[in-house]
Amino acid sequence: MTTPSRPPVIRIEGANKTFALPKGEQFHAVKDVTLDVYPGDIFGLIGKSGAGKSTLLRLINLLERPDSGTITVAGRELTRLSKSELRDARQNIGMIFQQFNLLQNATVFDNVAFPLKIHGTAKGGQIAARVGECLALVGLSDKQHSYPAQLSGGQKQRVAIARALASHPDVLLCDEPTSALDAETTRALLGTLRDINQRLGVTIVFVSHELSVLGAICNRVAVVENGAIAEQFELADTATPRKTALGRELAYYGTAAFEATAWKDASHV
Ligand SMILES: Nc1ncnc2c1ncn2[C@@H]1O[C@H](COP(=O)(O)OP(=O)(O)OP(=O)(O)O)[C@@H](O)[C@H]1O
Repeated sequence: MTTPSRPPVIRIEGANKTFALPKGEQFHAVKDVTLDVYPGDIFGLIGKSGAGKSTLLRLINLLERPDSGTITVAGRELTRLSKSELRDARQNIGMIFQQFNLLQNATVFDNVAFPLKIHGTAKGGQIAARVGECLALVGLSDKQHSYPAQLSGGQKQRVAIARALASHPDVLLCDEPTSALDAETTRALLGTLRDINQRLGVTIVFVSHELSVLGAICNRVAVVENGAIAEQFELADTATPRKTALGRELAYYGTAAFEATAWKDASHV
């Protein structure tokens, strides 16, 4: 739940991002965005295609560096850090993507171990133990010797989640992680993410254009329009009038009627 009396775990302040287009023109993709995400939130970013959701998400771990403004995660202002300090700070921010982005020629075990080996602080035994924990968390303990090509889409995304969690991050960024999955697999994956949020306290920022996906998992949502935040609200606050069409459409998912049925048959890991 959002706890505004506590400091935010993610603070975006006055962020702008412009892309250079081929003919020398500029495209202003993120416009003066200020946003706080609190510890334990599952925070949704929703908006039409091209609204700027992914760019805004990628600002949080500086995959895209803002032209102006600051990004602070867990008290560290990322926009001030040196390259090596940023590499270190990114250990605290996991990320998963629509297309899974797994190493195809590596086993499930090696995919999950990869960030730990790259960072170089953990020893072989520690790495094996952590990979085992993370695969257990996502229900894939029996797949550690498989290769990505031998897995279903849902299983590949679970490997990506395990890899993202390997370094004990406080924050998990999710960029349309269910868009390539069918409805049943989506539901199970959302159950896993919800479980990770509740059991480990990992704060999640989730980009999607699907109302049903964000409605099922988020406690707080921001609507992105033309690179700016058009409104943000607690999903369960259905009393305060919404300003945007997407905000109004999301209202059903905050109702007790939806909450009563949403997770009834979900097969969580
Ligand atoms: N590297 C880039 N160079 C130029 N323009 C870009 C670049 N990345 C994104 N854009 C533009 O910025 C805008 C926002 O893109 P972004 O991917 O953030 O939108 P989105 O809301 O996530 O859309 P979608 O739901 O379709 O993924 C789009 O118009 C896109 O074309």
